[in-house]
Amino acid sequence: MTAPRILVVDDEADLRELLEITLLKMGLDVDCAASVGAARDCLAAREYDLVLTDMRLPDGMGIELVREVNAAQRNTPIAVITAYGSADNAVAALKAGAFDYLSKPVGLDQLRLMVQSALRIQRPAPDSSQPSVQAGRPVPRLIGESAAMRDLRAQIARLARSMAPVAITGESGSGKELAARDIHAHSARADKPFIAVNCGAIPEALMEAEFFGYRKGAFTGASDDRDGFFQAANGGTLLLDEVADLPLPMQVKLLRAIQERRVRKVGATVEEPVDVRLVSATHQNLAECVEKGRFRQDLYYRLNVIELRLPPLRERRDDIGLLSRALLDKLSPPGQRAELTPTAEQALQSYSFPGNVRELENILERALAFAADGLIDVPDLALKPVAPGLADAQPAVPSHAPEPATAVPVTPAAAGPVTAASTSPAAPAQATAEEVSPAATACFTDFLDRVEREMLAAALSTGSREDAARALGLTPRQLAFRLRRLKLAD
Ligand SMILES: Nc1ncnc2c1ncn2[C@@H]1O[C@H](COP(=O)(O)OP(=O)(O)OP(=O)(O)O)[C@@H](O)[C@H]1O
Repeated sequence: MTAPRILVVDDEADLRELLEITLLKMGLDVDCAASVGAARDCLAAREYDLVLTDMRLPDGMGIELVREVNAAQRNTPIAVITAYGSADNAVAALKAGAFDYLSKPVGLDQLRLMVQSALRIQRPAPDSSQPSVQAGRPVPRLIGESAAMRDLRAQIARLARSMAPVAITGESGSGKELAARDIHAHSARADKPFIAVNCGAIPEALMEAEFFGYRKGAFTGASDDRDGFFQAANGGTLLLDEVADLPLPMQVKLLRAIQERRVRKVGATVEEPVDVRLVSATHQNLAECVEKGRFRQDLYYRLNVIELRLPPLRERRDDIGLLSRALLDKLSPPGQRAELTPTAEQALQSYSFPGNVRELENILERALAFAADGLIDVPDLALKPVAPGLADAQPAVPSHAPEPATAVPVTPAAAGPVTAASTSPAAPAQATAEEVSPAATACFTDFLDRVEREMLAAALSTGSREDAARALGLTPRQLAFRLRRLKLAD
């Protein structure tokens, strides 16, 4: 088997030699070029597994090579070497399609990590039509065949190949974490860890230790050395979820870790190199947070190299049917099938989903509990009345369909004693909005909220959030969502 071949492009003879020797020692074949022109000749003559180019060259800029390699749709990762402190160049190169960058003075341990991860890219990319597997479990895929979702998947496949930080934006519940997992699953890092951190959930005093780890004796209670999120994600991907919630002092430390690609454990004297791809996510407008002084501009600039926007569910209604079927398959007990009546599907199509896919998941989960024989009808969905501000988001209701989102007429018998005003259990399953007053609808959802609130409070009174989630059969995220929805989060 032939060794991977690397092209080193640098006009500084000393640095070129240092890079060449290091790469040869790694068992790689190396060609060298001292200018953009010479590099073009090499690239025309053969295929390379990696190109490593200096930014400033006598006859042009390394970024020109980045653009040419990408425009030629070659499968070659290309990394740039930037002058010390020129973050702008590094970000520009990543935006132009560079796989990664190294800052001068080039640290040899970082060079080795970068080369190893570039060479992993040359392995066949995971087949995007097949579910990928992490830690023995299939990674849930982003479901949807709307134009927006196809476009999103194509973007993910493209950006998964690089190391450039990705900032995912989108409303709560729109699938940001799932998209981050997809990026990881399609990258050359797929067999390394994916670590998701909810930045809003870590007490400020513990943040540094949680992110960077600590040494034994660093503080009271530090009885052993411990790794932080960066070390745990080494070689893989670190998702900074709700990144806007990071306190300013931690933002400074994070920026430094990103720039240096090194972290220092609390209580340690030396830094250690880390090879982590960063993905951040937030439902807040980060640019606005920068304007208000709540988020550092330099960190924003570093994290926001590639932006990925998750469209809200109401902008891709074509996906609702497919998503509902997939979610029902996931939520139904093994061996049992559940489905929506055509009118129930129509009602979902017309609903505005302020809570996006997570809300659809919750609606279906609750509906399953109420539905007879797994057949979910409009009343089982208990859709909320449309808030006045959201009215515009509702599409026109097809004339053949019953009034959808506001038509929540029937109380399932299982829901227990509801006040007479709410409705009658004997009401026909496909009652229309004319038959049920808005007051009855509001009363019904108020009742369900009250029951949910009481159950949550009871579960939380006995222990931690984790215990409460377990007792209620929810994931911690689902519990957090429900607490937020009912304004019980504090
Ligand atoms: N396209 C999709 N296909 C299948 N499931 C999805 C899709 N989008 C979201 N989900 C599901 O919806 C739920 C919420 O998704 P996720 O946690 O990724 O959203 P989020 O945007 O990160 O939310 P938050 O901002 O509240 O953290 C998860 O259970 C996820 O599996």
